Amino acid sequence: MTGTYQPDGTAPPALEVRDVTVRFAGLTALDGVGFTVEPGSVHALIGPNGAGKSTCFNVLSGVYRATSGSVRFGDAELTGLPPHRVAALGIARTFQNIALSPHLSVRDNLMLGRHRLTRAGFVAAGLRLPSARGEAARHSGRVAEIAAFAGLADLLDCPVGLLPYGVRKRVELARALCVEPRLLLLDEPVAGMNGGERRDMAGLIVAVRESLGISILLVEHDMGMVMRLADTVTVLDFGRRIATGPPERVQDDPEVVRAYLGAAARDSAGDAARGTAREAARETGRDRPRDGATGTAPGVASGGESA
Ligand SMILES: Nc1ncnc2c1ncn2[C@@H]1O[C@H](COP(=O)(O)OP(=O)(O)OP(=O)(O)O)[C@@H](O)[C@H]1O
Repeated sequence: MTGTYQPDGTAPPALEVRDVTVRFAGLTALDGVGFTVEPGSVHALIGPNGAGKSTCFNVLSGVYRATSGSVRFGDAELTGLPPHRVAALGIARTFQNIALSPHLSVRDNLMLGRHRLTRAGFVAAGLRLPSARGEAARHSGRVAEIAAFAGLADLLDCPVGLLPYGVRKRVELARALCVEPRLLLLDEPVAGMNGGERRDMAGLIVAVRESLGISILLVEHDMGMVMRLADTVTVLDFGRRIATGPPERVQDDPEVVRAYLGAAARDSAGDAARGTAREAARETGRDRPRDGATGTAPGVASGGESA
């Protein structure tokens, strides 16, 4: 990856989720959930299966309308806006399942990400008028910069469908960057990846945050990744927020451990058990005392608000 790509936009504002409830018929998928994604931070949304993470993402990106509550991005109220209006505020999203056009090249997929920013009209573009050609050249240059940033510079002409899974996931993230976002919503960015692919994606997420200052909200089941990347973790269980705080505190929160163990007991395959916050901490070494601390740090904001 190169450091040549700079964001166009201003610093991101905070994303403030307040008391959001979503009901589907008789089921309450989100129950008064609130948290804040601080500007330029990486915030992880975790929880056992069915906890409400995807529902929350769908509310934030305008796919679902909250039954009640508010989501503010700076001065803008997002509640009730359709997805294209949310995107226009500088909020871009990737999906659990790759949503790229496999027959198109990496370049063309990234150009699709520029669509919202394209000013030349349909007729001008169709007639290849100079104004449209100039604009296309500018977007093409920007796409090349973003591709280089994401380690895709040599693959611009390759059809996406021919690329390995982990690289396609990076193309998807690069396409989200092409929207010039101030907030990125990443839905399980390393799901289904092997170890090397996970490391590459983690490196890209760190670069996005450190080089570009873009805020990131991610849903992820890979607890090692969450513990390494996130500044703040919000934990959902049965649609309720049960904890918000720094990863090393959340992993020791008794309610969080209970929620994951409860999910493991419900899951006969035991997948959730392998992903308990505590075990993830052991994998990453973040349960070891740091800075001379001698034990578990107290003070997870259980049911309260993060800084
Ligand atoms: N469109 C919908 N209609 C009805 N119920 C829904 C709908 N979407 C989600 N649900 C229900 O809402 C609850 C929360 O689901 P959600 O998909 O948000 O959980 P999740 O934390 O993302 O789970 P996973 O980790 O398995 O993806 C579940 O009980 C789910 O069945």
